[in-house]
Amino acid sequence: MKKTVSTFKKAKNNQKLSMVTSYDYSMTKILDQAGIDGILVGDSLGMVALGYENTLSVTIEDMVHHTKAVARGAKNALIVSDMPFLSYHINREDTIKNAGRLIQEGNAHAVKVEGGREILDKVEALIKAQIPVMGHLGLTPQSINMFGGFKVQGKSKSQIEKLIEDAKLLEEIGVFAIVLECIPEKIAKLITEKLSIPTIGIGAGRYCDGQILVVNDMLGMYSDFVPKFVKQYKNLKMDIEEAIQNYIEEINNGSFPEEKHIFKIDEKILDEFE
Ligand SMILES: Nc1nc(=O)c2c([nH]1)NC[C@@H]1CN(c3ccc(C(=O)N[C@@H](CCC(=O)O)C(=O)O)cc3)CN21
Ligand SMILES: CC(C)C(=O)C(=O)O
Ligand SMILES: [Mg+2]
Repeated sequence: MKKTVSTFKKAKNNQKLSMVTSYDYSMTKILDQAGIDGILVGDSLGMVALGYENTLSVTIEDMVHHTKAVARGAKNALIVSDMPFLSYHINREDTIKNAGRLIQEGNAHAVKVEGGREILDKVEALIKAQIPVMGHLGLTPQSINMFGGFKVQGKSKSQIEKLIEDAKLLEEIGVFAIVLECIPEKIAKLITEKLSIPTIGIGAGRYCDGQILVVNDMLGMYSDFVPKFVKQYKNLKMDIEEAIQNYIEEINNGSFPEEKHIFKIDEKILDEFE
């Protein structure tokens, strides 16, 4: 069944929402056919697909390019595209233009932005332009230089107060869901109970309305770091290594390619060349 922003809103208190990230067409097709509710074209693609140290180098061009590829692979999943660093901070006009590209060229259904009160007027502008917005609070990786690293958020009284206030503000302005990243489980539970829109957790515990993981993390294909909240459902790194080593060996010992992998030519035509 086709998933929409309304499907997400209706899921609150009814069913859990499943999301993963994706950055390309082939992976997206697999995720979509497996029945995932939502796919995020995360700016984590900067780290996972492009090899940067953090997400700050990702551009709107990168996001449009990868969003197009992902959208071509999905029939049913809701496609959400991350707005990259500084693409929604300067003014409302640029914010709408940038998000508009993710929707119009990239074919995303919605965009995601990091932050609360600081960006509230930009979120409002997007929603007025009929672009559905997903919020993102807690460990917002685009703020890495303010946080001093990828650190768990929402541990102090003032941080918790700001989280709750931001979540409420985002809900009031009209976002359809909020990602809660790397905060204590009990704080995520508190926020989830205070909201009538769904929360999607990553490192935010068991009481969120849904979960999201970086697909390469859960499949064991990314090993620069493995955060505590990741569950590896497969170790594809090992499987891929093994497959590639077999391939190399078979090329070297002549057992690949075999008869069934080759194309034939009519012997009469061949005779003219011999
Ligand atoms: N591959 C990948 N997976 C992610 O989940 C992810 C990205 N990339 N890139 C963007 C952000 C960065 N994220 C991160 C990165 C590192 C930690 C991490 O190492 N956290 C420590 C906790 C540190 C503390 O105690 O404060 C951990 O042990 O999990 C967490 C989230 C989540 N996002
Ligand atoms: C980890 C998720 C929530 C994200 O923002 C990303 O993948 O960029
Ligand atoms: Mg992101």
